[in-house]
Amino acid sequence: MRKSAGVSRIPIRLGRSQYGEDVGFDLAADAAHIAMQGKTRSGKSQATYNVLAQAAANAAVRVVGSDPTHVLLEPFKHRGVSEPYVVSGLNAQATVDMLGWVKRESDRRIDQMWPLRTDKFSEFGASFPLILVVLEEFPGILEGAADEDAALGRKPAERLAPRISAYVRQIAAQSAKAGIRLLLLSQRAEASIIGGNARSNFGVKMTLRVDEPESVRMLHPSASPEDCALVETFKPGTCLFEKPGEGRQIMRCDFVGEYGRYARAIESSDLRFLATLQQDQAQREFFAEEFGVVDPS
Ligand SMILES: Nc1ncnc2c1ncn2[C@@H]1O[C@H](COP(=O)(O)OP(=O)(O)OP(=O)(O)O)[C@@H](O)[C@H]1O
Repeated sequence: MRKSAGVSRIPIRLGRSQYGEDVGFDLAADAAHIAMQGKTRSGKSQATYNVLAQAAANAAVRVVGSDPTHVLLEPFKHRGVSEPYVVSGLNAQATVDMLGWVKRESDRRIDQMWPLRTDKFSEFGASFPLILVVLEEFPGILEGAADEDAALGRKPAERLAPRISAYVRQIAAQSAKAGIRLLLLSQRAEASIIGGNARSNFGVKMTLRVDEPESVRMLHPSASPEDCALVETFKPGTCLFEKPGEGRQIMRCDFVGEYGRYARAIESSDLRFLATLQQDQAQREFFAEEFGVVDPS
């Protein structure tokens, strides 16, 4: 496996703490999956646009995922370098295919760890990108798949909802060291969505306003009753935030503006991608192989 001289830091700025300090995390260095919860109008879209616009602008990050809303990931389908593993709308089979590809890529990378005498990948570039797997409204993805399984009378072995859950559990447990990160979004975290073991693999945790103390404790097990009561009163954009090695804090997410701005940011970040493609033959081959749109010669 070829590895480009890549970046080992992919900082994502989220906003400011209640003490005015910059708050964010590092997609590469923190090596953590990300869970974000928040009910409607809590500011979850703004927070997500912010994360994805920064990720998209970095040629060392490849964004894939499943988006039943047709909104969040739509710009990734319409960029110059279109991403085939972005699933738009409720499409259980396409979601299984996307997660299956992520799992195979993870396995392929893990197989390379011993030959390279490494226990994790921490440097990324266009020819060896960090893969960010976005699961928008993950409970809705699972429910949609379960409804389809029931409507089509699928036998247990053929059901897609359990396969989606299993892939997400496996990727959560195994793939961070392979340079793969999950960004799991939901209105509220529930035990039925991600079980306890898988949940412990999510190191970056963001809770915007939710009304149920159980949901707060689901992501922040040590939250006090006072913390939970406070979360219920959060204004849009205010968030309980945790990341590896740092305690819980209250922060205010950056406001990035209306959807059109976000969509244009993703589209124009293609210029960065295309510029990188000009620079490196290995990158050209990677994109030719993956997307079939660039002449590898
Ligand atoms: N960080 C922020 N700072 C200030 N205001 C914010 C912030 N985030 C969101 N808002 C305000 O809250 C409104 C709702 O935000 P947003 O659309 O992100 O919420 P949401 O949780 O995704 O809601 P929905 O599920 O309805 O889309 C925004 O239009 C804006 O007015």
